[in-house]
Amino acid sequence: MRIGIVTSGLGIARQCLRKNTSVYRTCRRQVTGSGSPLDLNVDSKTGIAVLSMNKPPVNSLNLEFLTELNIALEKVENDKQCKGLIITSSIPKIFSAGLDITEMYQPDIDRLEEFWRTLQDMWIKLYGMNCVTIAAINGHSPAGGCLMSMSCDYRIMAPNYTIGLNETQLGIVAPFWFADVMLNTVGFRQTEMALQLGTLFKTEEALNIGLIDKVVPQEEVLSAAQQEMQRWFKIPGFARQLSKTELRRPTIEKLLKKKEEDIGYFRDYITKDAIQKSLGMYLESLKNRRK
Ligand SMILES: CCCCC/C=C\C/C=C\C=C\CC(=O)SCCNC(=O)CCNC(=O)[C@H](O)C(C)(C)COP(=O)(O)OP(=O)(O)OC[C@H]1O[C@@H](n2cnc3c(N)ncnc32)[C@H](O)[C@@H]1OP(=O)(O)O
Repeated sequence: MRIGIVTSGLGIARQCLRKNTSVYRTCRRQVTGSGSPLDLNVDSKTGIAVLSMNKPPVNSLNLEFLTELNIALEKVENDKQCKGLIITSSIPKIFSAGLDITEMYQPDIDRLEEFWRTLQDMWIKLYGMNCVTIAAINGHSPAGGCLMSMSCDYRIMAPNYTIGLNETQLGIVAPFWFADVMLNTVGFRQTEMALQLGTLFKTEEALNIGLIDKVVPQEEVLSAAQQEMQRWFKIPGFARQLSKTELRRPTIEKLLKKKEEDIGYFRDYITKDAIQKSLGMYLESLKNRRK
């Protein structure tokens, strides 16, 4: 039941309407505007924010969407009532198709660099979030979608979907920080095989290698995430946060030290003729799949 105020643009709802019965004490605020590709609902009773991606057709991460994600993550991190964040999708059968390939194909160079910087910022924020983060993966989650999922503290996924870093299948190389996050999640052997082969794991396979943590039926993904959150909330917040920071800081610092260099590598690599050709062919194959 939503009884909060829906705000537009960047404004966060400042008020919560409360009725006097206990059932109305839950104050859910939708903190993104209508028409936004993101729906952020904060439940001030449970302290859980649900961020649902809603950018048809496939929640691909373009510059504008990444910017919105950055704003939403910042809102959650700055909201003292938020203890946990669940990331999910409103698009049936798709969590996120990863980076928007059209951003990388025949790009405008200034925009390409901005796109990459915004992706770096989004990842640095998400991987380093103080609050508990759970990915409720209710659809396919290739490449950038897998990065987002792996950057959360816990992953719950519905059956019969795929997840993985499939970059080599597009003829491109996963950036070192994507690889680092996978390494931190599933270990060296699984990462070196998965990255070279560009493996998209089926849900059960992903569970077997530890890429995800739990499988539940499609309709239970969100409620299972809410339930899982309670387990994390029982741990003293400061101790949990510090443990996370200690483990993740070296990976984040590695990118922080090389941010500009990484943007340069990405720009020079992606604009190579051979890479452009591969991306063009991959885009074409996506478009022809349904024919
Ligand atoms: C040595 C130095 C190294 C430096 C490193 C530098 C660079 C590395 C750089 C890049 C890293 C990139 C990471 C990525 O995230 S790349 C993106 C990878 N994503 C994919 O491969 C997913 C592709 N999509 C799919 O497999 C399917 O679409 C999906 C399973 C998600 C959904 O299938 P469904 O059948 O429902 O939908 P479709 O009909 O396939 O798609 C609908 C529509 O959407 C378009 N589309 C799909 N995915 C993308 C995308 N990622 N970007 C842009 N557009 C996408 C698809 O073409 C259809 O369009 P249309 O035909 O309706 O016009």
